[in-house]
Amino acid sequence: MNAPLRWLHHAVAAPSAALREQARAHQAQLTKPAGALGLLEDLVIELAAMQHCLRPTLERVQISIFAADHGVAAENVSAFPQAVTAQMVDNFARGGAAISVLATELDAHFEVIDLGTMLPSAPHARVRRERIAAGTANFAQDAAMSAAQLASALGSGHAAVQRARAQQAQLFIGGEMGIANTTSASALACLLLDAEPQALVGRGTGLDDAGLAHKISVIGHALDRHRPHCGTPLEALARVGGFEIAALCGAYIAAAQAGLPVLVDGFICSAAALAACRLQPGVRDWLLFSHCGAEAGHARLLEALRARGLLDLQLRLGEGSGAALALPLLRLACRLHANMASFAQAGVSGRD
Ligand SMILES: Cc1cc2ncn([C@H]3O[C@H](COP(=O)(O)O)[C@@H](O)[C@H]3O)c2cc1C
Ligand SMILES: O=C(O)c1cccnc1
Repeated sequence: MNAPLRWLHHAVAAPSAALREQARAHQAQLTKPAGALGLLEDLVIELAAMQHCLRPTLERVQISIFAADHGVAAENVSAFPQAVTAQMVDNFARGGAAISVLATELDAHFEVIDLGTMLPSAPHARVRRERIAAGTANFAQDAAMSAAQLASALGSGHAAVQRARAQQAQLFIGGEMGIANTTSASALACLLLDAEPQALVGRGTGLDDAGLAHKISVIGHALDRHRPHCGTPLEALARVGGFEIAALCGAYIAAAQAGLPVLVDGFICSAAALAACRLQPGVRDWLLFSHCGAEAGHARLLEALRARGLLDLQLRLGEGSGAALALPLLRLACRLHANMASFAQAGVSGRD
């Protein structure tokens, strides 16, 4: 392992088993039948274990959006032109994108990191420029990125988590923007799961049937080329990943190392999360999953991660939007846990 990647292997501690048990015991005393708040109970108990706090809170949240272009867009695998990536970076910064609106409503700390788009986006104070290259190489022909570029992208994720810690964030949400990145995420998922593209590839921004068949064929040919060289998750990331996908992977590992809970967004973020868990299995304990979206392979990725999404809204946007939409529910779960009366306090009879 070369020096810039050594941090990837720093230890990940487990969330506190003692706090998990205390939070579970506290939940059992609240004025409701045990388990009646379903998944929300499990989530707040896990948050208590992660935050090492009996009454966890999610007031300070960082949302980091990583944007980058993909050489594989040249294969006509998206319904939209590549220029949209840089255009959307400006839209994020100006407050017009879905995630910008959600971040404002949620009072979250919001940042956009441009890791390399084809067109330089207009300078904007809210965009951090950490340009690695003008997008990845076309992985239908070559490896998407070099080892040095991979290290830079992973490092951008690590740096975003350091900023989140400096802000004393209680939760990290990563998002992505990159035309053709469902192609990259699907190829990565196929390599990590040893699956065929038919099982995992979806319509992304809205391909029709012919477009979907073409995307599957492009990914299938690329996998034939890259599979023999993808023995490790890092090789798979370098061969078919994107800068933003690698940054998300780095951010998830760094968050777990820092004991910072993560709320994972959609299909692309879940592919990055699977890569992170393959690199460091302890990362899984620090991930919460916001939703299962409409992209074909998302359910399969969640299954591989032993995860269940909180929402099922047929979302297919990315940008961190599904995680942002789930945050109010998590915040309410925390309030319920903190503020409901116990049977004893309320004078309500318990079970016979
Ligand atoms: C206007 C617009 C805004 C978006 N915001 C997120 N995505 C999403 O769509 C892209 C992935 O789909 P595909 O692989 O089919 O290109 C990513 O940029 C993802 O974040 C968008 C896509 C578009 C067109
Ligand atoms: O779930 C996602 O992350 C997703 C799905 C379609 C398009 N962009 C992102």
